[in-house]
Amino acid sequence: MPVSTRSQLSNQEQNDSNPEHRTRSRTRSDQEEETTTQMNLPLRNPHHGLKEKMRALTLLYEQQKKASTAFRNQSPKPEEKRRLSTHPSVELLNSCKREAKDTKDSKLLNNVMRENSNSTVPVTRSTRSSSSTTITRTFVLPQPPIDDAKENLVMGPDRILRFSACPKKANVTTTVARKLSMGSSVPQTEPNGTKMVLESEKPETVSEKAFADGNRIHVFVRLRPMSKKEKEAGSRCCVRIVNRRDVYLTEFANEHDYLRLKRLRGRHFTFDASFSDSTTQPEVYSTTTSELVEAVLQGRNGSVFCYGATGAGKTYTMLGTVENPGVMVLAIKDLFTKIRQRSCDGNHVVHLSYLEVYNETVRDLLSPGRPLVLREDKQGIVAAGITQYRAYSTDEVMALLQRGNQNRTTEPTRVNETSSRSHAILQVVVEYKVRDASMNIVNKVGKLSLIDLAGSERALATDQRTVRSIEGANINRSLLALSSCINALVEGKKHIPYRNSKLTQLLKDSLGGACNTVMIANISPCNISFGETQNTLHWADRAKEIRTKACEPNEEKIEVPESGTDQTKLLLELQKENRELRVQMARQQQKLLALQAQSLASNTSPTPPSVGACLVTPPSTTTLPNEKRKPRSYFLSGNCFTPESKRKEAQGAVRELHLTVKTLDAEIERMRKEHALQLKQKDDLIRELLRKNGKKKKGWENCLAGTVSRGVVSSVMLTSTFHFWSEIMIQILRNPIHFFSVILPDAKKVSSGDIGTPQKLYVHPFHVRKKKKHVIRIQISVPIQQLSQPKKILVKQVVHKRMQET
Ligand SMILES: Nc1ncnc2c1ncn2[C@@H]1O[C@H](COP(=O)(O)OP(=O)(O)OP(=O)(O)O)[C@@H](O)[C@H]1O
Repeated sequence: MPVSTRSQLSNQEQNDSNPEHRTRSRTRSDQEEETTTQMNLPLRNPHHGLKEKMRALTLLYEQQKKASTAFRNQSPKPEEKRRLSTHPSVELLNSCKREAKDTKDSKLLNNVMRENSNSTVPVTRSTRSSSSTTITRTFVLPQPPIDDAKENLVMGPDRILRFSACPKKANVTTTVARKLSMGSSVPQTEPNGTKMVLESEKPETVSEKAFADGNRIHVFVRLRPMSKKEKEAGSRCCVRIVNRRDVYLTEFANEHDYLRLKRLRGRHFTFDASFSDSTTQPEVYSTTTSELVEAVLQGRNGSVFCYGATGAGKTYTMLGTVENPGVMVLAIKDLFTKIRQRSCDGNHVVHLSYLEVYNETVRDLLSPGRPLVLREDKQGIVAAGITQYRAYSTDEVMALLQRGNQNRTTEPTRVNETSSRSHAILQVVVEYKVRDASMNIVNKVGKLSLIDLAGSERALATDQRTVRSIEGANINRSLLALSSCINALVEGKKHIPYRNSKLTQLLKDSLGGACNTVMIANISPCNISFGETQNTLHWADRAKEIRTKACEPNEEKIEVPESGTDQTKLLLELQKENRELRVQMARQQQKLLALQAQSLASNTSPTPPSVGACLVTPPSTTTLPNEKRKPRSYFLSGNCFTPESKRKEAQGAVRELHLTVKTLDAEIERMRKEHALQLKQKDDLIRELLRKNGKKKKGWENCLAGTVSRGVVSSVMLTSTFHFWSEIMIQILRNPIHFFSVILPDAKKVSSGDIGTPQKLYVHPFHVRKKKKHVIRIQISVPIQQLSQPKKILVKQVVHKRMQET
C-alpha cells in the first residue's frame, strides 16, 4: 500500500505510553483490570456518584414512560411484541442511548447499564459506520464473547487478554443488516429465519431518499485464514473481528526489542461488515453483492472491487475455487436466476466483457490481441474494441470466465504462489425493455463491474528480479493513483486525478460516478503482514467516506412511430424475430466453439488433468518467476462448470467427426487406387497402339531414350523466355516425321516443375527476354520401350538430338 499511516492511534496507545498504566494492565486479570480502571478515576465526593446515578435513572424512567405511551398508541404486530417482550431492556436501552444528548449522559447510561443489566443484555458500542469520522478508541470494554475468545487462542493468551477489551458481542441477532440504497425491499434474514436487524445497526441507506442524497461506497473487510506455511513459521494472529463489523488490529512488539517487548499497540476500525476467517463465500456474496445484482436488474450500475496486499485473498474472494466459487461466479449465477424469474420471453440481453490492466496496458482477456485504448463516451470510460459477448446462460458465462482466467497474467511470487499480476475487470451489462406507466417502451441498462485488483506489495515481499519488480512497480503505481483518487474524493476536491493510471480511469464511474460501489478489503491475519494490513484497513476506512452520485436507473425511452398500430406491431415482430435469430445464431456459435475446443483438447492433450487434481496440486514451486506468462491454472480452469451431459454430447460429436474423417480418408485412398488403375489401363491401350505404329517410330526411339516419363502422351509445360526456343520448335515442326507438336503460346498453364528449370537448359545471355508469355506446351509421343524411363524430359537434349537428326 502506498502510504503507511499511524495518525489515528488509539487512546490505548496513549494509555500504553503511560508506564504505570501499562504495568497494571499487563499484570492483572480482567476483573482486576476493571477495578483498576475504576481506581484510575479521580477521587470524588461519594454523593456525586449517587447523583449521577439518579440522573440516569430518571432518564431511564422517562424513556420507559415514553416507550410505553408509544406502545399503547400503536398496536404492535405480534412478532414485534414477542421481540420486545423478549428483550425489553434492549429497546429501552438503545432508545435511551439514542436520546442521550451528550457524552456525559451516554457515559452515565453505560455505567447504569453495566450495573443494572445482566450479561445477556445486548450492548453494542460500535459506532455506526455511517459516521464519517474514523473511529479510534481505547480497548477498555467488557469481556470478550466466548467465540471471540476462541479466535483469540491463535494469538496466544498472554497478549490477547489485553485485547479482550472489546465490545461485548451484542447477541445472536447482531448480524450486520446491511442495506445498500438500491431500492430492494427484501429484508435481510438469518438462515434460521430471524430478522437480523438491531436498532443500533439499522441500515442507514435503505430509503429511497438515499438515491436523491447520493450514495457512499460500502466497505467490507474480509480476513483470510492463516495459511499452513504461516502457522509453521510460528506467526501470530494480529487481527480480530468482533460483532461482524469491528476490526481490532494488534501490533506485537519485536521479539528482539526488549524494551518494548510487553508493549501492545492496537487500532480499531468499523466497517459495514467484517468477515472473519470462517465466513463462507455465499455469506460474503449475499452481504456484499447480491443487492447490487438486484439493482443492476433495475438498470443501475454497480461495482465490487477487492483491495488488499498480495496474498490477502482478493482473487479467492472474487473468483474462488471450484468448490467455493467467489463473488464473480455467484453474482453471475444469481443474475441469470433472477433474469429467468423475471422474464420468460428473453427480453433481457446480457453482454459480457473481461479485461485486464497489466503493466499499464489494457488487454482483452476473452480475445487477446493488441492492447486496447481507453476512450470516454456517454457511457463513461470504455475500452475501445473490446469483445462484448452475448451470454444466454450461466454455463456460457462460466466458459467465458474460464477462458479469460486462462489468459490472465499470474505469476508465482515469494508471497503468493498464484499472484495476480494484473487488475482484472469483468463487466456484465444487462439490457431490457419495459413499458412504463404511459405505455412507452423504456430501454433499461444496468452495468455490473466485478474487479479483482492486483495486490499491493513491497518490492522485497515479492521478487527482486526485473520482470516481477517492473510488474510490482506498475501495480503499486496504479494503486497509488487509486489512493490519490480516494483522497481527493474524500477531501471533496474538484479535480480527481483519474487520468494518472489506466486502473483509475476504468474505476472512474465506480468511485465518483452514479454507481453503487462495494469495496471488499482483504487482509491477512499474520503479524508479519501487520504493515500491509494496517494500510489496507486505513484505505478501506477512508474509502468509507467517499460519496458517489445518486444512482438513478439508466433509462432511455424508445420512440415508437405513431402512425397506426400496424407499424408498431411490425416493428415489434421484427425485433422479436431479430432477437430469436440472434439467439439461434449465438447458440450455434456456442456449439461450434465448444466442438472446436473439445477437438482441440482431444488433439493436444488426450488425458486432460482432472479438476480435482488441478485443485489439489499446488502450482509448481520450482517454476522460475522469470518464466513466460502462464495462465492461472487452478482458479476456474478446466471444464469445471460445463455440465456432464454437455461434455458427453460434445465428446460424442468429436467421435462422430473422427469417424467422418476416417471414412473420407478411406474414400480418398479408394479413388487414388482407381485412378492408378485407369492410368495403367490407358498405358496399356497406348502401348498397344504404338506397337501397331512401331515401324513409323523406328529411328526415334534412341533419341528419346532416357528422357521421357511414364505415359505415352505427355504434356510438358515449358516457360521459355527465349526466342531461341521457339525457333527451334519451328524447325522441329517442319520435320515431316516429327513426334512433337508444339502449341504456342499458352501463358496460362505454366508449370515449370515438369521439366526441370528451363533457365538452366537454355541459358544464353543474348537471348534472355523477360516476357512471361513465352510459354510452350509440347505434346510428346513416346515409344513404348521408353516407358519405364525417368519422368523428366530433357527437352534440350531432345531438341539437340532432333536437330542433329534434321
Ligand atoms: N477466505 C479464504 N479461505 C481459504 N483460503 C483463502 C482465503 N483467502 C485466501 N485464501 C488462500 O490464500 C492464498 C492467497 O489468496 P489469493 O491468491 O486470493 O490472494 P490475492 O490477494 O489475490 O493475492 P495477489 O494479489 O498476489 O494475487 C490462496 O492460496 C487462497 O486459496
